[in-house]
Amino acid sequence: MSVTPLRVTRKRPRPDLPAAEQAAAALLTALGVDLGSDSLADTPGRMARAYAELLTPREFRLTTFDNDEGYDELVMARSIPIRSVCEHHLLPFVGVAHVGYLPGDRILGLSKLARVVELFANGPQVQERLTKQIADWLTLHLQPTGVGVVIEAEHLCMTLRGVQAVGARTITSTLLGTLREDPRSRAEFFTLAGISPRT
Ligand SMILES: Nc1nc2c(ncn2[C@@H]2O[C@H](COP(=O)(O)OP(=O)(O)OP(=O)(O)O)[C@@H](O)[C@H]2O)c(=O)[nH]1
Ligand SMILES: [Zn+2]
Repeated sequence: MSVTPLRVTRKRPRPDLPAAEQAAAALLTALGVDLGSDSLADTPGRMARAYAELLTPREFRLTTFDNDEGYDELVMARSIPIRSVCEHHLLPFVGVAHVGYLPGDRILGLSKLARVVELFANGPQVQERLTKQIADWLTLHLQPTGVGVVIEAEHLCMTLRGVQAVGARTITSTLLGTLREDPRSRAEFFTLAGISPRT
């Protein structure tokens, strides 16, 4: 049975680019940056557009299919590139997400796993919330029997500045349903994610 795909988006006011550009110019000037040179003249506009891109969720069509064959093993997308900005410093955190689910009646178009990651990554975030939002969203829209999300990321606010813990990576995970409750499924998920199983 085919179902009309749902348009997936997250409500957020449209960026006001002229206002953002003005604010960026004021910020840079206040920080002592001279915007007089040719190559810096357009920097406030570039900053405004760059942040608008990083902070604005990109909508997509939620395409699912009947699970005709009753496939009930893990579907796993590993090493989905992820980039977001930490809501404390507005500096990027970058890494990979591993997202898996145990299908119920429907399976998800594979690219949508990466699109969901991007949907929640675009905006001011903390890694813990991002991890949980992806898992909760998949549970709500797909009604699988289990969901697992692992994110491994480098936070530039922690490696470039401040404590400068170069090379430190933060790992967060959310497991729901069978993947949380059944030790065998849980271990399989972490193995497929490339992480040593936990007890
Ligand atoms: N839990 C969590 N903390 C984060 C995340 N991203 C950034 N942070 C932390 O947010 C905290 C903000 O702490 P503050 O003490 O207010 O900021 P700060 O003075 O710039 O702190 P330092 O980074 O230690 O110099 C820092 O410890 C960051 O490492 C995240 O995704 N999750
Ligand atoms: Zn930060």
